Amino acid sequence: MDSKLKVAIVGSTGYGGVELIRFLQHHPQVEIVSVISSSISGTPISEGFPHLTDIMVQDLDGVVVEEIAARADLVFTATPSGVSTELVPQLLEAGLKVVDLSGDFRLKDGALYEQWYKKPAAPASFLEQAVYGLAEVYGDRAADVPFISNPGCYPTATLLGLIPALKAGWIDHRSIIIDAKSGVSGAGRGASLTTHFAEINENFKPYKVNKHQHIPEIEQVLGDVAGEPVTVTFTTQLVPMTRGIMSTMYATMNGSYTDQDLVELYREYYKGRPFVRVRNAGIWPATKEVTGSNYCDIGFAADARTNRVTIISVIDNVVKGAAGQAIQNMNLMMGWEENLGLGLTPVYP
Ligand SMILES: NC(=O)C1=CN([C@@H]2O[C@H](COP(=O)(O)OP(=O)(O)OC[C@H]3O[C@@H](n4cnc5c(N)ncnc54)[C@H](OP(=O)(O)O)[C@@H]3O)[C@@H](O)[C@H]2O)C=CC1
Ligand SMILES: CC(=O)N[C@@H](CCC(=O)OP(=O)(O)O)C(=O)O
Repeated sequence: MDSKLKVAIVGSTGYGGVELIRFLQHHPQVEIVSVISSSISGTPISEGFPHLTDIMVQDLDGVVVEEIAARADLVFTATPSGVSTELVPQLLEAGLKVVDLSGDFRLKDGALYEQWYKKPAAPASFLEQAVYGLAEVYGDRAADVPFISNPGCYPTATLLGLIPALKAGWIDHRSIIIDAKSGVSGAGRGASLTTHFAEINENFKPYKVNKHQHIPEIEQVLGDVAGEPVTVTFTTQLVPMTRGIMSTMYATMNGSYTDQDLVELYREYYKGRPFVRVRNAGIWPATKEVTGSNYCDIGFAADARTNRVTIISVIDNVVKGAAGQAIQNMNLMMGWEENLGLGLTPVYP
């Protein structure tokens, strides 16, 4: 009898879904039993995505919860916000485990979701049930739970960069400014005026400044860590590259800390976590150094002159910001090694 976990992917034709397939095809404990699309039916996945060869299940079927439940144990929902709100409760009620990649279950307060996402929130009981899957911080809550809400891409890079210093009381939570940049794949696969070639090539565009839907997610977690409400200034910018997020964070220090102090603090905090790499003092990370991998690389510049610290954090938005972190969360849910199926070195150059 096959003891592998049977997984299905909804939203399999999006960037997050396709990246899930790429990794899961090589996961030793997983069998992909269904890749599901709302728009394409009966087409082999390799027809639309020829880079995915030898996929075990090729049929794309409609989103029918009963059929998914008959075949799978766990579902990744790589679906747009609003879609997961409706779909995830049905999957959970059918007895499936779920890792949701959308923003629909990250905020505990439904009213806050409605304010920032401009969509109806999921029922409070499901918001409550969702475990926020920032593995390096809340990983101990993931074991055996049926439902994980995967963090947003910008929050992943930003929170991993800020939490150790905030938790240690080394930075003033009232002083945090975040300057974040993303490659275009962060906007998903659908064509749009903002992301088409002539608009973004050789361009560098701010968008949703102070209005981004990831602001309440970042503030929710920082508030949890600080033990009191935190607000941040958050600027998002689109960069003409395919993958990658760089979050550059500035905060006032509560003491005279050096780069080396920060390196030691962060290495201690992330001890035993395979995907956070804290750079030696003065070696700042670049997006290309994590491309295609589940790593988050972090570097520092503590400035004694201004008493502020600059923290630089990079991830691949499609991997650590989405599919890779979702698989990391599945591993934790199942009690497996955190890095199972994810041990890839970044692609370089
Ligand atoms: N791209 C990124 O870097 C990140 C994305 N996310 C989040 O992950 C989710 C997926 O993102 P991404 O892959 O980029 O998005 P895409 O737009 O690339 O793909 C989303 C997929 O969802 C499917 N879909 C659309 N409508 C429905 C529906 N009504 N029912 C079922 N499926 C539907 C579509 O596939 P089909 O038409 O075949 O059904 C589509 O391919 C989103 O919530 C996004 O916000 C989170 C972090 C990072
Ligand atoms: C470059 C780009 O457009 N990125 C998207 C990321 C959105 C996302 O992933 O949405 P949720 O996490 O809220 O589901 C954005 O800034 O809106």
